[in-house]
Amino acid sequence: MVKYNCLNPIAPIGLNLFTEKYEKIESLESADAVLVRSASMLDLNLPENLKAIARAGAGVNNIPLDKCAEKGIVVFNTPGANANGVKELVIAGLMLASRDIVGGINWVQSIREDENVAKLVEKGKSKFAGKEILGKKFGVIGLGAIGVLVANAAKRLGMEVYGCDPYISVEHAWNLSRDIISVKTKEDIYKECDYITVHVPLLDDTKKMINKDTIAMMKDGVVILNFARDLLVNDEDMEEALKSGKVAKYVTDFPNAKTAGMEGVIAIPHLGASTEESEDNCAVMAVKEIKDYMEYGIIKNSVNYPDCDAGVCASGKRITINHKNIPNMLSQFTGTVSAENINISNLINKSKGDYAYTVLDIEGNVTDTIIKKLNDITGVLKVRVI
Ligand SMILES: NC(=O)c1ccc[n+]([C@@H]2O[C@H](COP(=O)([O-])OP(=O)(O)OC[C@H]3O[C@@H](n4cnc5c(N)ncnc54)[C@H](O)[C@@H]3O)[C@@H](O)[C@H]2O)c1
Ligand SMILES: O=C(O)[C@H](O)COP(=O)(O)O
Repeated sequence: MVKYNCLNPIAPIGLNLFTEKYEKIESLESADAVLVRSASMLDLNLPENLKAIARAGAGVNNIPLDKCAEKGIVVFNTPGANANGVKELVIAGLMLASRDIVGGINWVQSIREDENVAKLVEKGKSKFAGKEILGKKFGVIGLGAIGVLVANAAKRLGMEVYGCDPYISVEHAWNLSRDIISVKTKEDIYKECDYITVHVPLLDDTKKMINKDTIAMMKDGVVILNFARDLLVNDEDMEEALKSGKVAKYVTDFPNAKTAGMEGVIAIPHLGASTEESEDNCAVMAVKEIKDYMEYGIIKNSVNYPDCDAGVCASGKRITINHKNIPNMLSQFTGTVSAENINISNLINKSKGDYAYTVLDIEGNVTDTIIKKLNDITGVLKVRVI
């Protein structure tokens, strides 16, 4: 029986894919697998038994990736599964920043009991007027699953769209409209655009990328949209820029103690992926990833181990080994199995950074001796028999 624990609610359409071989448990302690959305796992004790974590979503900054890799725990995410949900909200954010729609709606509520409400509306509406986005320059930083959809949608709305992503994947480049102006550096976007949106992961080199220096390069009255992570922006610098009018509006899907009540901020309660469709897509992809890994040792969409697909095991006995990416591992694995006079019918080894993964299909019984010897090899992090 494979035990799984959900640290956040996961859509039933995904969980229903688990067969009778899987059991949902309420605690992490004895879990083989974990499904999570944004709950922080950074300070959790990870049980020895834990083999896989699937993030039903994109961002994995709530998961200790290195600590997991070091314990042989494979972490998956669900690339692109919620991208359309985010794209639609970014477009809404663009509109909310262009006229004071939120302020206007709140004002109508404040005068709704007045029998002259219709007249008052016509008299007072100019306070909430704004600009149109047609023909404005729109910069997209990060052209991944979300950035590409956002850039293409903004283009279709009549904006002049600039995109920047030094690491763009071939797949995303194919999906990007040819009408998007590709720029080499973020500085080009900062200097050129009326609206700037960021769609990069939170990493050491993206943290606080929007700060007083980068804001200083921007046009007066720029609008900044952040549907990626709050820590991409230096909040103190943003507050100053909003006060001075340098930044006209900051739209964020990640309000925090500093920005939630800040003047000039349009704060949305992290709704980017909160649509039925995105939640379903993420849940289905996450559960399939867990099942493929638990049942066949297949790794797809991992963020800390290499992707590896050895297909279905024809010989009936499969050993999977999560290990350090260091010399001489394969010869020790094959030597250990051959010493028991067992034939290896299939072998795959893949690596990603400091970590690697090996699948051995063998023709014979997996004895306790083999497993112990494999576990004793320096650099081996987890051994499983499927
Ligand atoms: N608001 C939400 O609900 C929501 C939903 C999904 C994702 N997100 C956030 O959005 C981020 C992006 O999501 P995605 O699905 O598009 O991910 P993705 O991995 O498909 O795209 C990220 C892109 O950023 C690029 N990139 C990385 N570092 C960069 C840099 N320094 N400069 C420019 N580009 C850089 C990568 O090359 C990649 O193309 C996630 O990491 C997550 O933090 C938020
Ligand atoms: O990175 C993500 O996928 C988003 O931030 C969505 O997070 P959520 O699953 O908690 O809505």
